[in-house]
Amino acid sequence: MGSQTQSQLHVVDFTDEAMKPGTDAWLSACTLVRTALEDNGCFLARYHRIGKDLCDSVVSSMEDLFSLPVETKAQNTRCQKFAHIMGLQGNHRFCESINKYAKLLGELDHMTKRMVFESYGVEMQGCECMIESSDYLLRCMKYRTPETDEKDLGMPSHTDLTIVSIVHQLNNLNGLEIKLKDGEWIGVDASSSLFLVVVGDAFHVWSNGRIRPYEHRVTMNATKTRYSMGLFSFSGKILQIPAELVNEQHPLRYKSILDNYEYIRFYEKEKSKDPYSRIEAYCGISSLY
Ligand SMILES: O=C(O)CCC(=O)C(=O)O
Ligand SMILES: [Fe+2]
Repeated sequence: MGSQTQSQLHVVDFTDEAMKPGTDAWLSACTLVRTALEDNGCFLARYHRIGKDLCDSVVSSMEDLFSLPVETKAQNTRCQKFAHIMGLQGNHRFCESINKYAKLLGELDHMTKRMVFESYGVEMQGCECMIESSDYLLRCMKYRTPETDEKDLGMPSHTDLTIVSIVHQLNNLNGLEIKLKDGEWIGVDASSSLFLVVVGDAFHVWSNGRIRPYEHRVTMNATKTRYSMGLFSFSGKILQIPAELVNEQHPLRYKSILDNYEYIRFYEKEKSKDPYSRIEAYCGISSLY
């Protein structure tokens, strides 16, 4: 069961403004990111650009949003329109804080992808192409407090179907846990400046199996409503496994293509919980012959 320590997770510090491509700090961060993703499928990003004030403002927007009637929330519309539905008073603040927050999370996503490409020596043009063709989903999750006899409230263990997911425990309440490669579950401490960057199934395929998605879940024990935010990136284009990642030690494991949306539909149909068997069934080379 989850011991409440995250000291076994790699922490990558993005606060250093001098950490720019080409610098020593950047190169060592690239190596750390790659090692972390190969070891545990995730790392903790220390990222101060989203400060406490912005977090507080996003939380209060979320409280407003979740208090809307179900029919309004079901409209799945854009920020401006939601803001309008919420009334003009909250309009500007709502859009400004959510847009700023999403933009900063997006920058973290881009840096992570650039670091992975650079560390593997894969042509950077491919990275810019992956970034440009990615679709992003920003999702806020609300977890209510458990009733006295409720035990399993939260989110069951799963891996994401994404390229990369970034999870932020928005209002400083713990609950997120990740399973390490030795099978131990550990809790991730909540902080306004700590973000869990997790690899999804699509990045595993892109890396020809080198980086691996690990299961994570939410165990809800908090005595207050917990809000978390996730930025999920999906490939809007066919993903090619780069030639640089295929060699004698790493023979091609997957069909060189993975259509993220077709894969999601496959998952919806098969409902297989184990990421490796569903990826294998979907695009494993051995399933081709
Ligand atoms: O709410 C959280 O902390 C985690 C959410 C998550 O893992 C997901 O939405 O895929
Ligand atoms: Fe997840």
